[in-house]
Amino acid sequence: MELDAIMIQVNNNYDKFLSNFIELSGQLIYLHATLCESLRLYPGLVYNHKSPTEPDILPSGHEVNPNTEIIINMYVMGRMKSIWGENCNEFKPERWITEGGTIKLEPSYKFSVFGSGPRYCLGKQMAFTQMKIIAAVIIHHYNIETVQENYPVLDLSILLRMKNGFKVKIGRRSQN
Ligand code: HEM
Repeated sequence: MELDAIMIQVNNNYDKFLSNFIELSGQLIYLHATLCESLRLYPGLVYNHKSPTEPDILPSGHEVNPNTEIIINMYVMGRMKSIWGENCNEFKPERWITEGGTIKLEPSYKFSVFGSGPRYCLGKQMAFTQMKIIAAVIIHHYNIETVQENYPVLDLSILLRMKNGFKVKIGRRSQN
């Protein structure tokens, strides 16, 4: 079944689906952790830039003024040992889960893919709900296998894209 068809199926009873899903999505801890980990290594927005409104000195000692453009590179930050530890290059959703089984909340100045401060992304919760709906519907209907030889080639721009996509084999999951 095409993704469009799945979404039509979802849309047919959308209100009920959404209210059930929002209730359930708070419990989809491992999926939430997986999405955070994907965004840590592959942030949708690669970098952001900010300028101070008045002259200031950063904690690093750098002097900045309103003409200074500070580039915050989320792609690089997501792969820094000093921020994420020795295993920073490993895809490890478990790093987002506390011993008590809840999602570990990281400060936005560490996990900056949604920005930080007063212009923080207003759609973060909605983005997680949408990503969870899409992932849950696809995983429910299909088995997905990566095609091993095909590694994504990143297309460097302000938005992170893959040059040739990411090829996978898709098979219908049997519905019992
Ligand atoms: C994974 C998905 C998303 C990512 C990675 C993301 C990331 C970001 C980032 C980095 C910013 C800039 C924050 C800053 O400058 O400090 C931003 C701003 C914003 N985002 Fe998102 N976003 C996502 C999804 C969404 C969605 C689904 C919506 C709306 C439903 C949304 C609405 C906004 C708005 C309105 C702002 C501007 C906030 C302001 O300037 O005050 N975002 N987002």
